[in-house]
Amino acid sequence: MLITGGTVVTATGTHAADVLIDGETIVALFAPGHAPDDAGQQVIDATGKLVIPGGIDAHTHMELPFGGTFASDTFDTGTRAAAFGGTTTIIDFAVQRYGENVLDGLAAWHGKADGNCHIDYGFHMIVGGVDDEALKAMDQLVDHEGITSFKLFMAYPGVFLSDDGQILRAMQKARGNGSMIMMHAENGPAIDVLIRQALERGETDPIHHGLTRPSELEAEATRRAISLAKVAGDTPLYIVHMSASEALEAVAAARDAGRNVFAETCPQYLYLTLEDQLGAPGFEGAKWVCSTPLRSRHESHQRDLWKGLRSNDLAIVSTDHCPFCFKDQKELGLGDFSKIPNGIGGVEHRVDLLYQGVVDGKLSVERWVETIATTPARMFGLYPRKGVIAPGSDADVVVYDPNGRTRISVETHHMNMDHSAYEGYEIAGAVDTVISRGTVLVSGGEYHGRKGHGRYLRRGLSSYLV
Ligand SMILES: NC(=O)NCCC(=O)O
Ligand SMILES: [Zn+2]
Ligand SMILES: [Zn+2]
Repeated sequence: MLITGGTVVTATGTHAADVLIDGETIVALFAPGHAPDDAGQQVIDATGKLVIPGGIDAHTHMELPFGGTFASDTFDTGTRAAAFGGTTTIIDFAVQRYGENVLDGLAAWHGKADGNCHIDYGFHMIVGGVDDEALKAMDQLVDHEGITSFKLFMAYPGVFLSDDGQILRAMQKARGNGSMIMMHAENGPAIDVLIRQALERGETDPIHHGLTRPSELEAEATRRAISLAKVAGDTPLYIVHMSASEALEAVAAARDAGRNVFAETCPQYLYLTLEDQLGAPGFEGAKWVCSTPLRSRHESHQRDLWKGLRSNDLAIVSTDHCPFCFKDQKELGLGDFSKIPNGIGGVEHRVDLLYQGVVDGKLSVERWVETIATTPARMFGLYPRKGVIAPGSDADVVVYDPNGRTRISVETHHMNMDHSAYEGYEIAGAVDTVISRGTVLVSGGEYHGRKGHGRYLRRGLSSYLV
């Protein structure tokens, strides 16, 4: 396959080149028009378009059990939707809950994903119950299962929360085996007090989900996680779904001190707000209940997050894709916001929404590629197999049309959700062709992929550490 006439964009530069793919692999880049005459039985004309590495969404939750229901995308529907949006790899979260066995949890997630994915996938492991057995299993996952990152929670007491002692022990284990700790940084016990008090006052609408999770409690947990990682011997620490300026400040300070501290944000925190979405009339705001929550438009969070993306204090944009339908799922919290399942779906829109940042002059085109593909690959042990257009890399390629237009709507999206968090958003730019390991999955809006094409990725250790 030869992709001709396009502008290849990588994290380090932009240049006109023709890309030659043999089987599943990129084998050569040629100056435009200089590929051998017999190269490429299949030619894709990318004239006027950008040729970028396939997107890597490092934070998704297909079929996650939460609040008495399950995230509404399966590995089948969710990875197909991801492909439509230019994402060719996801890293989802296998789950161990308190009292369960880590390896059983992993086996259960393989059972959900195996044979059902349209794009390649890996797993992080959520460790919801840190004990001697779980700590031993962490070594096994790193050594034998290709899982080199572990998510812990400072929120959700009684469900996923680890106390500081458990966190420290898991961080010490990660320091020993070279893996990364991912942290849901919110002070859950304090938040639970605020939730109880709000409900006692009769404050039951979705906006109170945000008001009972103040940014200071995200910042406090972020600072605590950074301290614990230091005590554990500078364990690599990655703060997930960052939404608050004060938390970002803490990460920036740690990074300035030379620490292995990293963070991601998500499109919802860059575009949506507490007042405009979570505060929508009646129960409508339930569509945007997620944790960390959307922040106030009267504060500086969005401006600071965009700045953090430019300065690399925010290294990655993931979606935290965790969709729930409004009907019957979000509605579980009618009359009590604390029972609304937490999560927003967006795996299909991340590449487009971040391209809007390029159009708006907030990110360079190279930084766009870096935050949506290259750094996720480096951070989570997939580079250079994924995340770059270079000879020897998997042929995961997106042809992106900077002159196209994308209108986001529940009418046209492919996620299994009965609403869109970004309904009516218009983006100047559009995914044109999506290739996964040399197979065209999407072209001209038509789907050519198949369930089962996606393979499990055994990941190595991060190559992003300082
Ligand atoms: N973020 C969210 O609201 N739901 C998914 C679970 C998590 O990432 O904490
Ligand atoms: Zn989380
Ligand atoms: Zn998540």
